[in-house]
Amino acid sequence: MSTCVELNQLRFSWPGAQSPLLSIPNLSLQRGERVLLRGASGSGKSTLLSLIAGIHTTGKGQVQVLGHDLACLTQRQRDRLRANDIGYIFQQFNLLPYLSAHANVVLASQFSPARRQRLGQQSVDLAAQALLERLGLSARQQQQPAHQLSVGQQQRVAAARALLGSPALIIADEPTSALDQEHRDGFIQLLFEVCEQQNTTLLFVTHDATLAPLFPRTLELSAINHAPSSSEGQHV
Ligand SMILES: Nc1ncnc2c1ncn2[C@@H]1O[C@H](COP(=O)(O)OP(=O)(O)OP(=O)(O)O)[C@@H](O)[C@H]1O
Repeated sequence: MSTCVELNQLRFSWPGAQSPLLSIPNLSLQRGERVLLRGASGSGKSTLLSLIAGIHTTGKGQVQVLGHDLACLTQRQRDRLRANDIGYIFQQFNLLPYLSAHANVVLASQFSPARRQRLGQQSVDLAAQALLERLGLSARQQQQPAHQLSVGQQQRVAAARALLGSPALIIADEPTSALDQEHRDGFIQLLFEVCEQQNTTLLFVTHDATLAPLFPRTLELSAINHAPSSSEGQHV
């Protein structure tokens, strides 16, 4: 197994904060691992995900993703790494509201030659259609503007966008919060299937304690974060 994400002596504070939000001596995620990250509201889960995705950078310590030390990359190189190799399912989906569900999914690959290449012979259009179908969106729903879809449907579109073109790492920030149990289980099953096929690492944040048994590894942020304020949050 090779390493997908490696953190060493990571320390992060938001500007103006009195004390660091995150202080993580070491954390490794292997290629193909499925990891659930749990923690209190406001404990820094989304912040940690954004550091791993290179959306924010830390002055202290090391964040390595697929062998790249993010601090040694330019903003542009980090953007390219994210576009090619990281599928990010945001809490608020970040869909373009007036584009169709299908167009939102296809858009991800337009900024990433690597994703298009990994699709091989399969056309981007058909791959997007197949993923959306597997996530339970009908042909008609796929053509509807994103803002006309239900919150749960939008969440599934955001997942299809992240998965298209098989990135090495999927970061999912509360991706099932708007799904009912049937869609939630189908969604996680699909996520696992796709990750297994592609040896993709999955880092999945949730408040839903019932999901923990599905994952081979669960991380409690309070257990890996040594920042002084990390035990203050209230567990949910
Ligand atoms: N852009 C920002 N600028 C300044 N402070 C921020 C910023 N984003 C988050 N924070 C602060 O960092 C702390 C952790 O926030 P974060 O969103 O990482 O927590 P979380 O564990 O993901 O919470 P939740 O489970 O409620 O989504 C909070 O106190 C928050 O106010």
